[in-house]
Amino acid sequence: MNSQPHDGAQAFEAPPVQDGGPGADELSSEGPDDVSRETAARDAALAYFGQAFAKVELFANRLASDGEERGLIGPREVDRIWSRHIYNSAAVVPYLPTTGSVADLGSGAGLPGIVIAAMLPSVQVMLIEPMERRCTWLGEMSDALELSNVEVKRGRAEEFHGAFEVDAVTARAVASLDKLARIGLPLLREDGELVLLKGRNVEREVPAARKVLRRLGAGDPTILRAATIPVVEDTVVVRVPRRGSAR
Ligand SMILES: C[S@@+](CC[C@H](N)C(=O)[O-])C[C@H]1O[C@@H](n2cnc3c(N)ncnc32)[C@H](O)[C@@H]1O
Repeated sequence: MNSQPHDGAQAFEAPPVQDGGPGADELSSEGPDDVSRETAARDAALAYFGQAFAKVELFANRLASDGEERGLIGPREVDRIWSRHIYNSAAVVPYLPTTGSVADLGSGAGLPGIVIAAMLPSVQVMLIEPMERRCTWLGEMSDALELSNVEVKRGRAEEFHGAFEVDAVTARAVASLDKLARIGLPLLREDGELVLLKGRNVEREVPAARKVLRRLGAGDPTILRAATIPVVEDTVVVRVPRRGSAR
């Protein structure tokens, strides 16, 4: 039984994955066809993640076991790791460059940063996270999955302004759009892009964000629905191009 307060993926705003159809994890839930459902879910994941599958599966298993025990994710997340967290994180990948660098702000338990690093081995992925305990976990996961393209940076995103620039900045369940613009845009090189996983109500955050985006000379946000596999609900992705000085 976990006695630590859990502080990871369960604590965020309405998650981008919505209720509706069955998730991939539900394919393996109790019932007469347990084994065939589990096999179908695994086959679907294998087809979707391809060469990254072994690493992604190891990460999902570690999250569900010691990740839960250590309070990185909540107990209720264990049965929905794949549908609510892994596929949700993977949904951002098609919008990222396949080489270059990505900074994931507020990686927490490694979502989406670790999934991105596993799926895009030619991209340098910086996981920016202020909490020591979570950074320790991120380092352990990076080692366990043999992700040579991961660098864990402990601190708040804004502490790294001026320290480096990346091609894309991701974040999931970290802050409102205006705050993400403030802390994320200065980390981008001049034609870089914020590629954010947001909740379905992100439209409400756009008016406040526009003021910040205008001030920082960034482009308009594009809100899109990103699909992964048919049984998992689409995810909301917000793309914002950096155009100005962003400082
Ligand atoms: C709710 S958790 C989400 C974690 C993970 N992205 C996920 O989707 O499960 C928010 C994370 O953002 C981190 N965080 C908060 N403010 C931050 C900042 N200014 N810069 C970087 N990380 C921040 C917190 O420490 C926490 O790990």
